Amino acid sequence: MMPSARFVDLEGASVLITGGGSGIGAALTEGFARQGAKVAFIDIAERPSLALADRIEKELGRRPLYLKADLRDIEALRASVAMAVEAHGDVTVLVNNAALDDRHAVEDVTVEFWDNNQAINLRPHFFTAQAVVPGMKRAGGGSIINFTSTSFLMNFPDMPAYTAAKAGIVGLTKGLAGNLGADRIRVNAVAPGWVITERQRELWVTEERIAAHVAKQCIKDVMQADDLVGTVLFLASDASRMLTAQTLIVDGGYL
Ligand SMILES: NC(=O)c1ccc[n+]([C@@H]2O[C@H](COP(=O)([O-])OP(=O)(O)OC[C@H]3O[C@@H](n4cnc5c(N)ncnc54)[C@H](O)[C@@H]3O)[C@@H](O)[C@H]2O)c1
Repeated sequence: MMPSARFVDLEGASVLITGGGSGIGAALTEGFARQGAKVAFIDIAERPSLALADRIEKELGRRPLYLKADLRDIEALRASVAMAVEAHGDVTVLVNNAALDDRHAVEDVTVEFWDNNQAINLRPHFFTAQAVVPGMKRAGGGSIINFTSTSFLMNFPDMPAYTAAKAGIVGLTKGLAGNLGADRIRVNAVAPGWVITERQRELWVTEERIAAHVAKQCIKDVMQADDLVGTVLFLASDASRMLTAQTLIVDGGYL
């Protein structure tokens, strides 16, 4: 369910979301659009991204700007940021959401696999931030929100490259927050628990697994992509003006 809260300062804000075409990113694209923000999103997957932009335009009368790019390509990433700025003005809210949670056995990981994994799960987070910072400085501040995961805290066995990147995101968040705070640029991370997106349902979900997981949450609801939206809107808004360098865990209170 989309949050009912209204953050008036987000109306008209220039927002950029990576991986905004499906899963949690799609809920964020819609959530910011519902606040009246000017939303641009980068995604490699054209079909779901265009379908999302069509649906939002039909429902809200405002079309989010879809920018097709592969975040592993830093020049393409920079060009996308420039297009978002040209269309909507300096980006004042950046959400680094895209990731790839492919499972992998330790013995199967090659150097190429490792580098490719980090090139999606960690490297773009720095370079999108680097690309938006001059505009945030011009605008007098901004908010950068990085998606990490509770998985790296939980000894997850089957995706060490992913969990290494997710731990790295927390370090990156702190480092950037320290560096950019004097310019009123806030940098925070959001760590979801298990969120049942289309991809999760397709690849990893079974009824037994969900039931076992939800049994360990304080709140006994299956988490959906929409459940991340309110936290991200709050971090984007001036409602969280002095909140920076933190990681907010959104996992229903998983034990
Ligand atoms: N779903 C969960 O249970 C869960 C749990 C913890 C953390 N997270 C984190 O939340 C964020 C969103 O997760 P999700 O489950 O919605 O992911 P998802 O896989 O469903 O969606 C990721 C989006 O990123 C895009 N993308 C992937 N690689 C890309 C690339 N190279 N260039 C451009 N776009 C690319 C995909 O096309 C997709 O639209 C991620 O950072 C993930 O690590 C998710």
